[in-house]
Amino acid sequence: MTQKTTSVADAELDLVLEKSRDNIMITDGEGRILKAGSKCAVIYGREIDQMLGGSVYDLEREGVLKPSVSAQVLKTRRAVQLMQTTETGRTVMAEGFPLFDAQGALYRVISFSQDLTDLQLLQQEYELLQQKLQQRSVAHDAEVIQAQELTFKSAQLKELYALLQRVAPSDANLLMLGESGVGKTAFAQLAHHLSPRREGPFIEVNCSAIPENLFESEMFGYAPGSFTGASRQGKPGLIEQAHQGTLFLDEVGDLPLSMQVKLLKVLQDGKVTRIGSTEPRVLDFRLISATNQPLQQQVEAGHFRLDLYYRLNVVPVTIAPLRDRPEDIPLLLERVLERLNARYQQHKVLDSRARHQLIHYAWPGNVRELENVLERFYVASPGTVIHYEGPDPVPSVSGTAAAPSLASGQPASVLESGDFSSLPEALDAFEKQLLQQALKRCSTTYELADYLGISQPTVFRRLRKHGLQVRKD
Ligand SMILES: Nc1ncnc2c1ncn2[C@@H]1O[C@H](COP(=O)(O)OP(=O)(O)OP(=O)(O)O)[C@@H](O)[C@H]1O
Repeated sequence: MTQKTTSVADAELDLVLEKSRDNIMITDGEGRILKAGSKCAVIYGREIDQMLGGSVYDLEREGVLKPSVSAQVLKTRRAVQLMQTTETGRTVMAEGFPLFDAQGALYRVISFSQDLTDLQLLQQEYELLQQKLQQRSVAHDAEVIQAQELTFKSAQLKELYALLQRVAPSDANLLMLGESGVGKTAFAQLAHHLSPRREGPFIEVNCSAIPENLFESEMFGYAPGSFTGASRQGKPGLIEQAHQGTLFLDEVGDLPLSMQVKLLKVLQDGKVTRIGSTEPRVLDFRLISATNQPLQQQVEAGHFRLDLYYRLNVVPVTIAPLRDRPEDIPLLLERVLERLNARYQQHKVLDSRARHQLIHYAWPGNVRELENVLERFYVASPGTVIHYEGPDPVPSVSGTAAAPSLASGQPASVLESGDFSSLPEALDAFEKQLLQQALKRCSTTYELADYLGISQPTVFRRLRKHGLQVRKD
C-alpha cells in the first residue's frame, strides 16, 4: 500500500480503498486529494503518489479528470453523478458526495469511480451491428414474419427481429423501449425463445407492482424462519427463479431509487443472498428490462441511477408505435381475429367498413388497444360478419361522445374550453378527462386497463399522477 497508515482507523480506511471494486478518492474542502485507491493508476493513468496532495482542479485542467466529480460537488454542494472520459480513453462513471461539519462547511468530498469501458465497448459493437443490419435488406419487403405469437411485415420490426436474432446467443442485457402496448413484453419473450436459454425459465417481474417493503423478499427470497410470517421452508426470490433463464424486469423506470441500488448490486456481483441467510448463491441469468418512460430523462432528473441505466441499456431495442408502421395493422387484425375465432369457436369475418375503420385508426394504445377494440367489435356483432355502424373512423377506446377519437381530429370538451400554454399541458388535461370518464364505467385498475387498452401498471401510474382513484381494488 502506498499511503502511510497512522492509526487503526487509517489502516481500516486504506484497506477499504485498496479492496473496493470502485476507485475511491477523498479530497478536502479545497479539492486537494487526501487519499485515493490503487485503481487510480488503471483508471486515470496516474500513480497514487502523483495524485496525493494534488488538486482536482489541476488534474481537470490537465485532462486527467474529465470532468472532476469532486470539483462539481464542491461547486454545487450536492451529490453528483457524471460520466468521465479519461486520458487513457476509458469511460468512467463517477459519483461524489459532500461531507459537512457542524457549522455547515463542506470539509470533504468522497468520490467513487467505476470503469464502464467494457460495457461501452459491448454497446458500440451492437450499435455497429445495428447499422450494418439497417443497411442490408433484412427480408424481402412483402414478406410477413411469423415468429412465435408475433406477426409483422414492417421494415422497423424486421430490423428489430434481425437484431434480436443476432444478439440472442449472447448474454448482453437488452432494454426494450416503446410506448405502452407496442409489444415490449412479447418481444422480450421472443428474445428469450431465440436464445440458448429457451429451455430455462422466463421470469417476468412487474417492477411497478411490487410494494417497496416487499421488494427484497420477493426479489431475493428468504431463508427458513427468517421473519415472522415467513414460510418454514423459506422461498427463492424471483431473481433466483430466473437461474439459467431470463429475468424480465418490466416497467423498470418505476423502480424507486432505494431498490435500484439493491438491484445494481446483484447485477454487479452476479450473486443473491436470501434474507436471513449468509450464503450467497451464484446465479446465471440473462437480463431484459423494459420501460415506456424516457429513462435518459429520468437519469438527468436524478430519478434513475446512471450506473444502473448503463448496465441495463447495453442493447437498446426500440419498438415503433403502431401508427408509424401501419402496414402491420391488417396483419394484426387477421391474427387477432384468428385467435378470437379459436377462443369463441366461431368463424367470424370483418366487413369492409369495419376493417377500413380499424386500419385507419391511430391506435394510441398500440397492439393491446387493437386487441381490445377488435374483441369488443367481435362480441358485439351477433352474426358471422363483424359490422361497425358508428361514426367514421372508430371512436377512441373511451367510447363516449365527449371524448372523441384521436383520429377524428375533434377536440375534447376540456380542450375546447381550456386555456393551455403548452401541448403537454393540454395532453395532460385530456388524459385526466379520459380517465375520469373511464372511472365512471370501471371500478378496478384491471378493468380500466382493459377498457383503455393500456397495462394495469400504466393505469396505476396515470391515476396517481392526476390524483384520481378507483372505487375499489
Ligand atoms: N407483432 C405482434 N404480433 C402479434 N401480437 C402482438 C404483436 N405485438 C404485440 N402483440 C400483442 O399485443 C399485446 C401487448 O403487447 P405487450 O404486452 O408485449 O406490450 P408492452 O409494450 O409490454 O406493454 P406495456 O408497456 O403496457 O407493458 C400482447 O397481447 C402481445 O402479444
